[in-house]
Amino acid sequence: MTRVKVCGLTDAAEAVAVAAAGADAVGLVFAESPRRVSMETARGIVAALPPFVQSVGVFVDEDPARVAEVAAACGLDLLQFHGEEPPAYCARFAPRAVKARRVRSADDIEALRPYEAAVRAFLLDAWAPDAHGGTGRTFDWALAVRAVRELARPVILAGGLDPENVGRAVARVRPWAVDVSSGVERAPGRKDPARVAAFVRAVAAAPEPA
Ligand SMILES: O=C(O)c1ccccc1N[C@@H]1O[C@H](COP(=O)(O)O)[C@@H](O)[C@H]1O
Repeated sequence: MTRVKVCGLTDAAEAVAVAAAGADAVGLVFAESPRRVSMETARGIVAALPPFVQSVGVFVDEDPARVAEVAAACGLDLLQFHGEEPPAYCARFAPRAVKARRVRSADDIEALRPYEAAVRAFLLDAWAPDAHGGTGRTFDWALAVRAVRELARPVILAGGLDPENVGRAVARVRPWAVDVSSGVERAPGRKDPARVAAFVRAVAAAPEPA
């Protein structure tokens, strides 16, 4: 069964609704973004989540001391590093580190190998010139197929997923999990409950491997 992370929550009631719709994890963005949350808001969201729904902090090239402070204060389960953080940086946060990479070519998949011992999972997102994430752009899923086959850690597929395309993405890539932000929004940082429910349904309905 493919897991679902919904990223970019900014409101505790919406996070609870997203969990009730079937999400396995919610993402809280601490980087520059229209979805950025304060530590206080994040703490409230984490405290409101039901058990067994994980909280994931999203950081971009943040000072590691600040990451440690935020993770402890908010009780984050996993830490998603969405910038140029090197393997040694991620290793400091084992076993909670997830390394995100914005993918343009096969070189981006190869570039993840040195992280294998340091991270719990890889997250593949689309590359964009003007933003680190949350862009709604897809990338060549053939590269994600290769990552699933070749990397020694679970792969989380992200980048431009929505209720309309996620079934095809899951059937083709067979990732450990999928991650969505803008594809289930009514406005940046505000999730549309109907689109979140449709996304979760589409993942569950994706054809299993023969
Ligand atoms: O969501 C953001 O604003 C964001 C900002 C900085 C780094 C990562 C961010 N989100 C991540 O972007 C991907 C893809 O988002 P989308 O579904 O294409 O809108 C997702 O993994 C979020 O974790």
